[in-house]
Amino acid sequence: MKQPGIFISFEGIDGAGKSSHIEALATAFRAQGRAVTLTREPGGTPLAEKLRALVLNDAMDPLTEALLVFAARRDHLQQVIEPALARGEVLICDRFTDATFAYQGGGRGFDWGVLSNLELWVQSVPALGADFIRNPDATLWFDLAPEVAAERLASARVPDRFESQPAEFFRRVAEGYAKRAAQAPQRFARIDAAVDRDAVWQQIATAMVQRHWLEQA
Ligand SMILES: Nc1ncnc2c1ncn2[C@@H]1O[C@H](COP(=O)(O)OP(=O)(O)OP(=O)(O)O)[C@@H](O)[C@H]1O
Ligand SMILES: Cc1cn([C@H]2C[C@H](O)[C@@H](COP(=O)(O)O)O2)c(=O)[nH]c1=O
Repeated sequence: MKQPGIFISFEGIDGAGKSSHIEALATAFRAQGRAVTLTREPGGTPLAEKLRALVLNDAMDPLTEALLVFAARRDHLQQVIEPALARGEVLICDRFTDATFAYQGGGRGFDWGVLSNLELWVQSVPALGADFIRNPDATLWFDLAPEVAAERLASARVPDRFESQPAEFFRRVAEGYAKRAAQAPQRFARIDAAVDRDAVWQQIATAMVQRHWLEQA
């Protein structure tokens, strides 16, 4: 019998260490016989990847930025996310709507209520019920002090439009994540990202085992 799909998102400020663990989580699910789709936001479809390039590189006002990430999300949901979940796969997404609340809402100071309305418009799936709004089943929130994340990134790569923001911006982004986590405590698993990679992985594995999605930590 087909298993239900599972939607897992990874979140956190730039440089918190998400990317280092996404592939490992996919490998753990595949080892237990699950088909896995790995994807990211903004992006994940040809159209959404074009919008990603604009959002990461071109100057724009916060409303334009919010509309572009939600436009990319709509295409991503329709082309990739809903079909993968309907096939019963594990869908692992590097960022989703919590990033919009954290970066555009927290970081840029854009109106939280407008973002909430866009979330309802863009993520509704009428085929699954009149009130059904797609969101992850679990969100692994990598929580790390902005100064530590900046130190890690400094030696890693050339910064994009977000990564080059000052620590104060990332403090607001982190507050945005904390606010979203407080609004959906069952969905969020807070990962202490300040510890070494093995200890971070143990926290991820524990969160998956607690939800009965993986058999062992
Ligand atoms: N637990 C850790 N301890 C020390 N350094 C780490 C740890 N995890 C990742 N790093 C390093 O920190 C840097 C940023 O990690 P990574 O690219 O995984 O972060 P990220 O959250 O995916 O960032 P972004 O969202 O900007 O893509 C990399 O150089 C990585 O090797
Ligand atoms: C989904 C989403 C992302 N962002 C920002 C956050 C990051 O700085 C970049 C994506 O880069 P990454 O290396 O792939 O993490 O985009 C955003 O501002 N709003 C969003 O909704």
